[in-house]
Amino acid sequence: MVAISEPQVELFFPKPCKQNSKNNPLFMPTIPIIDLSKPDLKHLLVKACQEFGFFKVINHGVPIKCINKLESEAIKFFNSPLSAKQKAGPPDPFGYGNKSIGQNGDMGWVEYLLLNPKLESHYKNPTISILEDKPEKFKYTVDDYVTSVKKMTCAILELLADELNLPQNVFSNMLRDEQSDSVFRVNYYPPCPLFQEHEMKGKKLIGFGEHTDPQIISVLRSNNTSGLEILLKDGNWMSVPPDTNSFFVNVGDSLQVMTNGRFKSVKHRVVANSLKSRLSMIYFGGPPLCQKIAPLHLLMKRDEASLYKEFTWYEYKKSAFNSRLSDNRLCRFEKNRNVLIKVPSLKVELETSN
Ligand SMILES: C=C1C[C@]23C[C@@]1(O)CC[C@H]2[C@@]12CC[C@H](O)[C@@](C)(C(=O)O1)[C@H]2[C@@H]3C(=O)O
Ligand SMILES: O=C(O)CCC(=O)C(=O)O
Ligand SMILES: [Fe+2]
Repeated sequence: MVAISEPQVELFFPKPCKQNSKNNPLFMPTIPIIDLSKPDLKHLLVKACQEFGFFKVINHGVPIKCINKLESEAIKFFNSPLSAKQKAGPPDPFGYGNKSIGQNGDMGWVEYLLLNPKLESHYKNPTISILEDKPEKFKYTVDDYVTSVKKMTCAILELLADELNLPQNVFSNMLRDEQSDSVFRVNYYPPCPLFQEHEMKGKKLIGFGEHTDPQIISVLRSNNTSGLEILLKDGNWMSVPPDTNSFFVNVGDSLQVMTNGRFKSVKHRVVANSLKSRLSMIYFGGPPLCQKIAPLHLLMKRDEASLYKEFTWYEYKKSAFNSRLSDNRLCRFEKNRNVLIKVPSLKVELETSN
Protein backbone atom coordinates (compact mmCIF):
# COMPACT_ATOMS: atom_id res chain seq x y z
CA MET A 1 0.00 0.00 0.00
CA VAL A 2 1.29 3.45 -0.84
CA ALA A 3 0.88 6.03 1.91
CA ILE A 4 0.32 9.58 0.69
CA SER A 5 1.95 11.92 3.14
CA GLU A 6 0.09 15.01 4.34
CA PRO A 7 1.52 18.16 2.73
CA GLN A 8 3.27 20.28 5.35
CA VAL A 9 1.66 23.48 4.21
CA GLU A 10 -0.87 25.78 5.73
CA LEU A 11 -4.49 24.70 5.74
CA PHE A 12 -7.05 27.30 6.54
CA PHE A 13 -10.78 27.58 6.98
CA PRO A 14 -12.28 30.21 4.71
CA LYS A 15 -13.84 33.07 6.70
CA PRO A 16 -17.58 33.52 6.20
CA CYS A 17 -18.28 36.08 3.48
CA LYS A 18 -19.17 39.58 4.58
CA GLN A 19 -22.47 40.96 3.38
CA ASN A 20 -22.75 42.93 0.15
CA SER A 21 -20.40 40.72 -1.73
CA LYS A 22 -20.48 37.05 -2.57
CA ASN A 23 -23.95 36.57 -1.20
CA ASN A 24 -25.44 39.27 -3.38
CA PRO A 25 -24.53 39.24 -7.06
CA LEU A 26 -25.68 42.85 -7.39
CA PHE A 27 -22.76 43.96 -5.27
CA MET A 28 -20.25 41.62 -6.83
CA PRO A 29 -17.46 43.73 -8.37
CA THR A 30 -15.97 42.67 -11.68
CA ILE A 31 -12.30 42.72 -12.52
CA PRO A 32 -11.50 45.70 -14.77
CA ILE A 33 -10.67 44.69 -18.34
CA ILE A 34 -8.20 46.83 -20.26
CA ASP A 35 -8.23 46.43 -24.03
CA LEU A 36 -4.82 47.61 -25.16
CA SER A 37 -6.00 47.90 -28.78
CA LYS A 38 -8.54 50.60 -27.88
CA PRO A 39 -7.89 54.33 -27.73
CA ASP A 40 -8.94 56.23 -24.60
CA LEU A 41 -8.00 53.53 -22.14
CA LYS A 42 -5.77 55.66 -19.91
CA HIS A 43 -8.58 56.79 -17.71
CA LEU A 44 -9.79 53.20 -17.20
CA LEU A 45 -6.25 52.08 -16.40
CA VAL A 46 -5.80 54.69 -13.68
CA LYS A 47 -9.24 53.90 -12.27
CA ALA A 48 -8.35 50.17 -12.10
CA CYS A 49 -5.08 50.92 -10.29
CA GLN A 50 -6.87 53.16 -7.81
CA GLU A 51 -9.87 51.00 -7.11
CA PHE A 52 -8.47 47.46 -7.37
CA GLY A 53 -4.72 47.65 -7.89
CA PHE A 54 -5.49 44.85 -10.32
CA PHE A 55 -6.76 44.44 -13.88
CA LYS A 56 -6.93 42.06 -16.81
CA VAL A 57 -5.30 42.96 -20.13
CA ILE A 58 -6.65 41.79 -23.48
CA ASN A 59 -5.27 42.42 -26.98
CA HIS A 60 -1.88 42.70 -25.36
CA GLY A 61 0.28 42.03 -28.41
CA VAL A 62 2.38 39.28 -26.80
CA PRO A 63 2.61 36.54 -29.45
CA ILE A 64 0.69 33.43 -28.39
CA LYS A 65 3.45 31.28 -29.94
CA CYS A 66 6.01 32.67 -27.54
CA ILE A 67 3.66 32.13 -24.55
CA ASN A 68 2.87 28.53 -25.51
CA LYS A 69 6.51 27.73 -26.15
CA LEU A 70 7.58 28.84 -22.70
CA GLU A 71 4.63 27.14 -21.06
CA SER A 72 5.49 23.79 -22.66
CA GLU A 73 9.20 24.14 -21.78
CA ALA A 74 8.23 24.93 -18.19
CA ILE A 75 5.89 21.92 -17.97
CA LYS A 76 8.72 19.76 -19.28
CA PHE A 77 10.93 21.09 -16.51
CA PHE A 78 8.41 20.55 -13.70
CA ASN A 79 7.59 17.06 -14.98
CA SER A 80 11.22 16.00 -14.83
CA PRO A 81 12.46 13.88 -11.89
CA LEU A 82 12.78 15.69 -8.57
CA SER A 83 16.48 14.86 -8.34
CA ALA A 84 17.06 16.60 -11.68
CA LYS A 85 15.05 19.67 -10.68
CA GLN A 86 16.88 19.90 -7.37
CA LYS A 87 20.13 20.39 -9.28
CA ALA A 88 18.78 23.86 -10.08
CA GLY A 89 18.01 24.65 -6.42
CA PRO A 90 17.65 25.79 -3.76
CA PRO A 91 17.07 29.37 -4.92
CA ASP A 92 19.88 31.72 -3.91
CA PRO A 93 18.02 33.89 -4.87
CA PHE A 94 17.53 32.34 -8.35
CA GLY A 95 16.84 28.70 -9.05
CA TYR A 96 14.34 25.94 -8.31
CA GLY A 97 12.28 25.92 -5.11
CA ASN A 98 9.81 23.39 -3.73
CA LYS A 99 7.19 24.30 -1.06
CA SER A 100 9.52 26.65 0.80
CA ILE A 101 8.92 30.30 -0.23
CA GLY A 102 11.53 32.90 0.67
CA GLN A 103 13.96 32.52 3.58
CA ASN A 104 11.65 33.06 6.53
CA GLY A 105 9.60 29.89 6.93
CA ASP A 106 6.73 30.43 4.46
CA MET A 107 5.42 27.26 2.83
CA GLY A 108 3.02 26.61 -0.01
CA TRP A 109 1.81 23.76 -2.20
CA VAL A 110 3.98 25.01 -5.04
CA GLU A 111 7.14 24.38 -7.00
CA TYR A 112 8.79 27.29 -8.76
CA LEU A 113 11.66 28.66 -10.76
CA LEU A 114 12.99 32.11 -9.95
CA LEU A 115 15.01 33.53 -12.83
CA ASN A 116 16.98 36.67 -13.45
CA PRO A 117 15.38 38.12 -16.57
CA LYS A 118 18.56 39.96 -17.63
CA LEU A 119 19.24 38.48 -20.98
CA GLU A 120 22.82 37.28 -20.65
CA SER A 121 22.27 35.95 -17.12
CA HIS A 122 20.66 32.65 -18.14
CA TYR A 123 24.02 31.38 -19.32
CA LYS A 124 24.98 31.02 -15.69
CA ASN A 125 21.68 29.54 -14.61
CA PRO A 126 21.86 25.87 -13.60
CA THR A 127 18.25 25.41 -14.70
CA ILE A 128 19.41 25.61 -18.26
CA SER A 129 21.72 22.64 -17.93
CA ILE A 130 18.98 20.30 -16.76
CA LEU A 131 16.86 21.00 -19.79
CA GLU A 132 19.54 18.76 -21.22
CA ASP A 133 19.01 18.29 -24.91
CA LYS A 134 18.99 21.91 -26.05
CA PRO A 135 19.81 24.16 -23.10
CA GLU A 136 20.07 27.21 -25.37
CA LYS A 137 16.46 26.72 -26.41
CA PHE A 138 15.16 27.40 -22.92
CA LYS A 139 17.26 30.54 -22.62
CA TYR A 140 15.89 31.95 -25.87
CA THR A 141 12.36 30.98 -24.96
CA VAL A 142 12.57 32.88 -21.66
CA ASP A 143 14.25 35.85 -23.37
CA ASP A 144 11.59 36.08 -26.06
CA TYR A 145 8.79 35.92 -23.53
CA VAL A 146 10.31 38.41 -21.11
CA THR A 147 11.23 40.86 -23.90
CA SER A 148 7.69 40.85 -25.19
CA VAL A 149 5.99 41.06 -21.77
CA LYS A 150 8.36 43.83 -20.70
CA LYS A 151 7.44 45.83 -23.82
CA MET A 152 3.74 45.53 -22.97
CA THR A 153 4.44 46.41 -19.31
CA CYS A 154 6.36 49.55 -20.28
CA ALA A 155 3.51 50.58 -22.59
CA ILE A 156 1.06 50.22 -19.69
CA LEU A 157 3.33 52.24 -17.37
CA GLU A 158 3.59 54.97 -20.01
CA LEU A 159 -0.18 55.19 -20.39
CA LEU A 160 -0.49 55.45 -16.62
CA ALA A 161 2.16 58.16 -16.37
CA ASP A 162 0.49 60.10 -19.18
CA GLU A 163 -2.90 60.04 -17.52
CA LEU A 164 -1.31 61.22 -14.26
CA ASN A 165 0.32 64.13 -16.13
CA LEU A 166 3.79 62.82 -15.34
CA PRO A 167 6.71 62.55 -17.78
CA GLN A 168 5.77 59.54 -19.90
CA ASN A 169 8.90 57.52 -19.07
CA VAL A 170 9.00 58.13 -15.36
CA PHE A 171 8.10 54.53 -14.44
CA SER A 172 9.01 52.65 -17.63
CA ASN A 173 12.62 53.93 -17.55
CA MET A 174 13.09 52.13 -14.24
CA LEU A 175 12.30 48.83 -15.98
CA ARG A 176 14.24 49.64 -19.14
CA ASP A 177 17.36 50.60 -17.17
CA GLU A 178 20.16 48.05 -17.65
CA GLN A 179 20.39 47.80 -13.88
CA SER A 180 16.66 47.16 -13.44
CA ASP A 181 16.19 44.63 -10.65
CA SER A 182 13.33 42.69 -12.18
CA VAL A 183 12.52 39.06 -11.49
CA PHE A 184 10.87 36.36 -13.55
CA ARG A 185 9.05 33.54 -11.82
CA VAL A 186 7.34 30.37 -12.99
CA ASN A 187 5.05 28.76 -10.41
CA TYR A 188 3.78 25.21 -10.74
CA TYR A 189 1.02 24.06 -8.41
CA PRO A 190 0.81 20.28 -8.68
CA PRO A 191 -2.55 18.58 -8.26
CA CYS A 192 -3.12 17.94 -4.56
CA PRO A 193 -4.01 14.29 -3.85
CA LEU A 194 -5.66 15.23 -0.57
CA PHE A 195 -7.59 18.17 -1.96
CA GLN A 196 -11.06 16.62 -1.95
CA GLU A 197 -10.61 15.27 1.55
CA HIS A 198 -9.72 18.73 2.84
CA GLU A 199 -12.49 20.41 0.88
CA MET A 200 -15.04 18.14 2.47
CA LYS A 201 -13.84 19.36 5.87
CA GLY A 202 -14.20 22.97 4.68
CA LYS A 203 -10.43 23.46 4.55
CA LYS A 204 -8.41 25.03 1.80
CA LEU A 205 -4.80 24.36 1.00
CA ILE A 206 -2.50 27.32 0.47
CA GLY A 207 -0.60 27.31 -2.81
CA PHE A 208 1.02 30.73 -2.31
CA GLY A 209 0.09 32.64 0.85
CA GLU A 210 -1.43 36.13 0.89
CA HIS A 211 0.99 38.94 0.15
CA THR A 212 1.62 42.06 -1.85
CA ASP A 213 4.40 42.23 -4.44
CA PRO A 214 7.22 44.61 -3.46
CA GLN A 215 8.17 45.76 -7.00
CA ILE A 216 6.55 48.40 -9.25
CA ILE A 217 4.27 46.15 -11.25
CA SER A 218 3.65 42.42 -11.74
CA VAL A 219 2.34 40.82 -14.93
CA LEU A 220 0.94 37.31 -14.72
CA ARG A 221 -0.18 34.77 -17.25
CA SER A 222 -1.53 31.37 -16.21
CA ASN A 223 -2.88 28.21 -17.74
CA ASN A 224 -6.56 27.44 -17.48
CA THR A 225 -6.56 26.40 -13.81
CA SER A 226 -8.07 28.72 -11.22
CA GLY A 227 -6.60 29.46 -7.80
CA LEU A 228 -5.58 33.13 -7.87
CA GLU A 229 -7.59 35.32 -5.47
CA ILE A 230 -7.43 39.05 -4.76
CA LEU A 231 -8.49 40.83 -1.59
CA LEU A 232 -11.25 43.34 -2.18
CA LYS A 233 -11.70 46.61 -0.29
CA ASP A 234 -14.65 45.10 1.60
CA GLY A 235 -12.38 42.41 3.06
CA ASN A 236 -13.64 39.56 0.90
CA TRP A 237 -11.44 37.39 -1.27
CA MET A 238 -12.43 37.24 -4.92
CA SER A 239 -11.45 34.37 -7.15
CA VAL A 240 -9.93 35.46 -10.48
CA PRO A 241 -11.26 33.27 -13.31
CA PRO A 242 -8.28 32.10 -15.38
CA ASP A 243 -8.01 33.30 -18.96
CA THR A 244 -5.19 31.91 -21.07
CA ASN A 245 -5.61 34.70 -23.65
CA SER A 246 -5.07 37.51 -21.16
CA PHE A 247 -2.55 38.88 -18.73
CA PHE A 248 -3.31 39.93 -15.16
CA VAL A 249 -1.52 42.96 -13.83
CA ASN A 250 -1.11 44.08 -10.25
CA VAL A 251 0.25 47.23 -8.70
CA GLY A 252 3.30 46.61 -6.49
CA ASP A 253 4.28 48.33 -3.23
CA SER A 254 6.78 50.64 -4.99
CA LEU A 255 4.12 52.05 -7.32
CA GLN A 256 1.79 52.57 -4.34
CA VAL A 257 4.53 54.67 -2.72
CA MET A 258 5.40 56.68 -5.85
CA THR A 259 1.72 57.55 -6.30
CA ASN A 260 1.49 58.45 -2.60
CA GLY A 261 -1.13 55.77 -2.01
CA ARG A 262 -3.37 56.64 -4.97
CA PHE A 263 -2.64 53.26 -6.55
CA LYS A 264 -3.14 50.24 -4.34
CA SER A 265 -0.75 47.34 -4.09
CA VAL A 266 -3.31 44.55 -3.98
CA LYS A 267 -3.12 41.59 -1.60
CA HIS A 268 -3.40 38.30 -3.44
CA ARG A 269 -2.89 34.59 -2.84
CA VAL A 270 -3.22 31.26 -4.59
CA VAL A 271 -5.31 28.42 -3.19
CA ALA A 272 -4.90 24.86 -4.37
CA ASN A 273 -8.42 24.36 -5.61
CA SER A 274 -8.31 21.78 -8.28
CA LEU A 275 -7.22 18.34 -9.25
CA LYS A 276 -5.51 19.97 -12.23
CA SER A 277 -2.10 21.58 -12.04
CA ARG A 278 -1.77 25.36 -12.30
CA LEU A 279 1.14 26.96 -14.11
CA SER A 280 1.72 30.70 -13.86
CA MET A 281 4.49 32.88 -15.26
CA ILE A 282 5.05 36.26 -13.63
CA TYR A 283 7.25 39.17 -14.62
CA PHE A 284 7.97 41.45 -11.64
CA GLY A 285 9.12 44.83 -12.96
CA GLY A 286 11.54 46.30 -10.45
CA PRO A 287 13.74 49.44 -10.44
CA PRO A 288 17.55 49.53 -10.18
CA LEU A 289 18.80 48.90 -6.63
CA CYS A 290 19.95 52.53 -6.28
CA GLN A 291 16.60 53.97 -7.41
CA LYS A 292 15.05 56.35 -4.89
CA ILE A 293 11.43 55.50 -4.18
CA ALA A 294 9.26 58.27 -2.74
CA PRO A 295 5.94 59.95 -3.52
CA LEU A 296 6.41 61.93 -6.75
CA HIS A 297 6.21 65.69 -6.11
CA LEU A 298 4.62 66.25 -9.50
CA LEU A 299 1.67 64.17 -8.39
CA MET A 300 1.11 65.80 -5.05
CA LYS A 301 -1.62 68.34 -4.64
CA ARG A 302 -0.92 71.56 -2.78
CA ASP A 303 -0.74 70.78 0.95
CA GLU A 304 -0.90 67.05 0.29
CA ALA A 305 1.20 65.28 2.89
CA SER A 306 3.67 62.66 1.80
CA LEU A 307 2.59 59.33 3.28
CA TYR A 308 5.95 57.62 2.91
CA LYS A 309 9.58 58.25 3.74
CA GLU A 310 12.08 58.17 0.90
CA PHE A 311 14.04 54.95 0.52
CA THR A 312 16.07 53.17 -2.12
CA TRP A 313 14.81 50.01 -3.77
CA TYR A 314 17.82 48.27 -2.19
CA GLU A 315 16.63 49.29 1.28
CA TYR A 316 13.08 48.20 0.60
CA LYS A 317 14.09 44.92 -0.99
CA LYS A 318 16.39 44.09 1.92
CA SER A 319 13.62 44.76 4.40
CA ALA A 320 11.04 42.86 2.27
CA PHE A 321 13.21 39.79 1.94
CA ASN A 322 13.56 39.67 5.72
CA SER A 323 9.81 39.63 6.15
CA ARG A 324 7.21 36.87 6.11
CA LEU A 325 4.94 36.64 3.09
CA SER A 326 1.82 38.06 4.77
CA ASP A 327 3.60 40.92 6.59
CA ASN A 328 2.71 44.52 5.85
CA ARG A 329 6.08 45.53 4.43
CA LEU A 330 5.24 49.16 3.77
CA CYS A 331 4.33 50.14 7.32
CA ARG A 332 8.02 50.56 8.29
CA PHE A 333 8.28 53.21 5.59
CA GLU A 334 5.12 55.13 6.41
CA LYS A 335 5.34 58.66 7.78
CA ASN A 336 3.51 59.80 10.90
CA ARG A 337 2.19 56.39 11.60
CA ASN A 338 -0.15 56.48 14.51
CA VAL A 339 0.59 53.80 17.03
CA LEU A 340 -2.20 52.81 19.32
CA ILE A 341 -1.09 51.62 22.71
CA LYS A 342 -3.85 49.97 24.61
CA VAL A 343 -3.66 50.36 28.36
CA PRO A 344 -6.59 48.88 30.32
CA SER A 345 -9.35 51.49 30.37
CA LEU A 346 -7.04 54.05 28.75
CA LYS A 347 -6.18 54.56 25.09
CA VAL A 348 -3.12 56.68 24.33
CA GLU A 349 -2.34 57.71 20.79
CA LEU A 350 1.31 58.26 20.03
CA GLU A 351 2.85 59.63 16.90
CA THR A 352 6.08 57.96 15.78
CA SER A 353 8.96 60.27 14.99
CA ASN A 354 10.36 60.11 11.47
C1 LIG B 1 8.53 35.39 2.00
C2 LIG B 1 9.06 36.03 0.99
C3 LIG B 1 9.07 35.51 -0.42
C4 LIG B 1 9.38 36.78 -1.20
C5 LIG B 1 10.41 37.42 -0.30
C6 LIG B 1 9.68 37.39 1.03
O1 LIG B 1 10.54 37.53 2.14
C7 LIG B 1 8.59 38.47 1.03
C8 LIG B 1 8.18 38.86 -0.43
C9 LIG B 1 8.08 37.64 -1.34
C10 LIG B 1 7.95 37.99 -2.82
C11 LIG B 1 6.51 38.09 -3.33
C12 LIG B 1 6.54 38.50 -4.81
C13 LIG B 1 7.54 37.66 -5.62
O2 LIG B 1 7.03 36.35 -5.81
C14 LIG B 1 8.91 37.56 -4.89
C15 LIG B 1 9.98 36.94 -5.77
C16 LIG B 1 9.30 38.93 -4.40
O3 LIG B 1 9.99 39.75 -4.95
O4 LIG B 1 8.74 39.15 -3.16
C17 LIG B 1 8.68 36.87 -3.55
C18 LIG B 1 9.89 36.61 -2.64
C19 LIG B 1 10.51 35.22 -2.88
O5 LIG B 1 9.81 34.27 -3.25
O6 LIG B 1 11.71 35.08 -2.61
O1 LIG C 1 1.21 31.88 -9.10
C1 LIG C 1 0.35 32.75 -9.07
O2 LIG C 1 -0.69 32.66 -9.72
C2 LIG C 1 0.58 34.00 -8.26
C3 LIG C 1 1.86 33.91 -7.47
C4 LIG C 1 2.32 35.20 -6.87
O3 LIG C 1 1.52 36.01 -6.47
C5 LIG C 1 3.76 35.47 -6.76
O4 LIG C 1 4.57 34.63 -7.18
O5 LIG C 1 4.11 36.56 -6.26
FE1 LIG D 1 2.47 37.89 -5.92
